[in-house]
Amino acid sequence: MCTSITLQTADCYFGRTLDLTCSFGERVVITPRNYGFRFLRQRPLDHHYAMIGMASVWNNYPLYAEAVNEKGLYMAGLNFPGNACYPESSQPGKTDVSPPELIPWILGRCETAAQAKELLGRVNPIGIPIAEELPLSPLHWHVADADGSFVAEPLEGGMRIYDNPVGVLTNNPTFEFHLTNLNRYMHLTPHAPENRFATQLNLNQFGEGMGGIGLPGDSSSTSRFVKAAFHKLNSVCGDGEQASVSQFFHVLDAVSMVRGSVVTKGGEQDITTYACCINGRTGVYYYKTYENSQITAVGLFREELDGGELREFPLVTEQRIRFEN
Ligand SMILES: C[C@H](CCC(=O)NCCS(=O)(=O)O)[C@H]1CC[C@H]2[C@@H]3[C@H](O)C[C@@H]4C[C@H](O)CC[C@]4(C)[C@H]3C[C@H](O)[C@]12C
Repeated sequence: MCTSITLQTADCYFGRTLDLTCSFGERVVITPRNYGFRFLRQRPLDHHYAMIGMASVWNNYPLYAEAVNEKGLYMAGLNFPGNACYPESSQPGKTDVSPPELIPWILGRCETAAQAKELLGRVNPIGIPIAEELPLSPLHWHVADADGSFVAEPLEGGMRIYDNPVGVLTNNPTFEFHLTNLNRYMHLTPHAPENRFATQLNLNQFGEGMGGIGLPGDSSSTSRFVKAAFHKLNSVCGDGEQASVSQFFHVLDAVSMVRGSVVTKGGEQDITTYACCINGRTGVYYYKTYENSQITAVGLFREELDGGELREFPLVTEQRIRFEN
């Protein structure tokens, strides 16, 4: 399971939790402007916007789970099993891009979410893996910049694009379901609830937080969507970068998975392997891992971006505890 959110404070922040039973060889990867991207069906992209994100590197190719480019455009792939539909053949008037190529293909050439929306609307997410040993993952995508976000879902019948007024994406079912489902929770409030149960009864709040009773607490995709939306949309944040980054991780912590609380059919433990927060303006990628709750950061603009070689930062996974005596 995964949850992707945006959060606007003085700057705009993007990020996600990545929930999985194991690592996918992820590390923070910076792709500089002159790294040559190759695509199955499209012309090479030798010069493009630089990007930073979490990826596994296969044959010197960055397979991004999510990334932000130097213009502050964000894109994340989230599991969408059973719904993601990747046609095996070309579609008239559409551009064939294999799903693992989509993040570089979009972030390499688009400056804004509006441009990305236009391009993604014309993509045929062709169901051909970029290599035999890399089976396709069923995904849908959350794309955002400082002006807003949208969701791209590869459904039967083609790529569907939805504006995302909530700024949250999780997993199944479709985005339209999650939006409709929010109507069920419109009575929730961060404030003290009033007695609307029965006027004949003298009902009173006996503790803080009771306006939110009914907010789902489980780790299912539909529940995480509601919980992340409630926390994000009612979020109050102090001034400055540190306050924003802390607040962002607090929202993600509310939908993080604790080892043992979700066991897959195969008997494996699903956990939040990492959570990240990216400042779209400064290109700083902050992350925590399941084992290491201290925030680690990598800055896009701290690297030479006119080169052609990937820059990889293996994750810092060791817990760092600061003793005070
Ligand atoms: C498993 C990840 C999504 C996590 C998620 O959404 N879990 C939800 C589970 S559930 O629905 O609620 O059950 C996805 C997100 C991005 C994916 C990766 C990226 O697509 C990049 C490559 C693509 C290759 O085809 C496969 C490896 C891979 C490196 C992918 C591995 C894996 O499928 C990732 C890491």
